[in-house]
Amino acid sequence: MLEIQNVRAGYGAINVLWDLSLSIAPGKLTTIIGQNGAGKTTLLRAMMGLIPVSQGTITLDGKPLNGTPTWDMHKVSMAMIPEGRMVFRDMTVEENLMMGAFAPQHRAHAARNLERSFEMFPRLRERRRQMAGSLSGGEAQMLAMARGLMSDPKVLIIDEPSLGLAPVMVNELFAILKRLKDDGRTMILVEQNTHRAVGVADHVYLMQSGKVVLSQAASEVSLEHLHGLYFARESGVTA
Ligand SMILES: Nc1ncnc2c1ncn2[C@@H]1O[C@H](COP(=O)(O)OP(=O)(O)OP(=O)(O)O)[C@@H](O)[C@H]1O
Repeated sequence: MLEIQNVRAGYGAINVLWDLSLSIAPGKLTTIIGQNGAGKTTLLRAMMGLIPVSQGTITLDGKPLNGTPTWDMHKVSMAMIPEGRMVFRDMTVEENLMMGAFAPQHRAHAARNLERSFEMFPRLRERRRQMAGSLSGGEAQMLAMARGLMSDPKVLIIDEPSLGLAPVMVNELFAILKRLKDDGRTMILVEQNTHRAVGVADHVYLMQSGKVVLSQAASEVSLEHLHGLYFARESGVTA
């Protein structure tokens, strides 16, 4: 569905991704894990057109995405929930959600998608008139997720959603990811919480120094082997 082939990308003169290839299957949850600085967020930025790709191709259903500006990604049905649960603090929960359906083609379904969000995240319904800036960290993450779903994207990209959440909220978050996966949503999940990410995923990629060093079905992943690779600092180590 989403194919990344031989991609190089980075920031100006600094290259971060080195000839990176990976494949995202439709209706599956693919997790990308790796240590701090491995290039996970950079990869997501390249997918979303936030940074240019200097080599290689990114295609969605066979059509090239390279050069598609970030503000047009909703037209190809890609949405990203960035790290840091960015919400509009001075807007209510409901207004934040409606911002997720700003594009004309999504407005028609906004009421239905709002109701679906409230059904999936009941806590947001209770707090629909509350200012987003006064939500707890966990609630703000739920709001960021729900807003990402308001456009009903074909591909949902989620960057480190469990970061800084209390264990009970992490459980809730992974239950929601599981539910979205069971509904057939195509998702790309970047996570530091390896154990939980592998537990919910269909496919696992491990990145190191801007390269993929392991690509495996989640059901076949040995956590011991994964952790061995995860903590190997040598860039020459591969699965
Ligand atoms: N805006 C930027 N300008 C220059 N270098 C950057 C920029 N953003 C990230 N980098 C560098 O790119 C490399 C990869 O960073 P990236 O954020 O993609 O890693 P990551 O795997 O997502 O790490 P983390 O898990 O800590 O978020 C790092 O060396 C980082 O310092």
